[in-house]
Amino acid sequence: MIRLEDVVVAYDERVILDKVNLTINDGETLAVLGGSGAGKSTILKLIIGLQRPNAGHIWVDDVDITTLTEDEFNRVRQKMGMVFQYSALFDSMSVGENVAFGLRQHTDASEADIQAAVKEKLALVGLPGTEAYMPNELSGGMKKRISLARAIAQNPTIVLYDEPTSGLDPITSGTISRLIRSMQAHLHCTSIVVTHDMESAFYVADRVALLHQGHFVEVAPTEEFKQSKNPLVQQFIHGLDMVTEEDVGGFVK
Ligand SMILES: Nc1ncnc2c1ncn2[C@@H]1O[C@H](COP(=O)(O)OP(=O)(O)OP(=O)(O)O)[C@@H](O)[C@H]1O
Repeated sequence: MIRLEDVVVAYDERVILDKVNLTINDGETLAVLGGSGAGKSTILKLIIGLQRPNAGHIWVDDVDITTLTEDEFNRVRQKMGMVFQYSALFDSMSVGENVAFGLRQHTDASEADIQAAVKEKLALVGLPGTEAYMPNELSGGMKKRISLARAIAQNPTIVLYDEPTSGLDPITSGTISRLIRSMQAHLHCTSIVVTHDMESAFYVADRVALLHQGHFVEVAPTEEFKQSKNPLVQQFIHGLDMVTEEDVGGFVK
């Protein structure tokens, strides 16, 4: 389980997350929606320890990660895999080396075991036999899939996705969304998917959360979320400028 408790992130006077509370249950996929700059990626960075909150606590499986030293955090981080917004593959390494990277850095696995894991993960993302390709030979969708194979190389129990479908055409986006679902089935992991892609969010998520002006203004099972009467949710889903400030007032906590 992952739990954010009264988490604050601020840059100078600018408060991005204002005492945010959120629980992500074991094995569920939560989609986090929100406008540009709402703080969605910040939530992922906090959980994977690329950033520390100004205040509050973040619990990962009963460990308050805000109190850990970098060495202690490295151990918790082994449970996590992250798919970065721009894939973030190492351009000078082959696909196989990219996927093997974490296993080589953080485990004592034998070369044979590493090669077997790389092969298995590439097959899982639908790109078997691509070990020798270089990143610049791949399409955007393939890069995302390799990035996913790298994220799951160490069988994480938590997978974080930052805009997994951004920059992809609708058909490739659909492929990535289906992959996220199938990862869930194969790895039984807890997943957080930060996205602007409503269709993808509704397809992959058990629950959906909307971040607005420093708070989660709605967190609900996907079908309930779609039917929410919260005008901020409806405005976000339909993208229409049809909600007045007055309507919204009661829903901003
Ligand atoms: N190091 C930093 N210094 C100052 N401001 C920052 C820093 N990092 C992030 N921010 C600001 O924090 C806010 C939240 O950023 P974040 O990347 O979490 O937003 P987001 O919801 O993921 O946005 P997008 O959908 O556009 O990627 C943004 O306004 C951003 O400019």
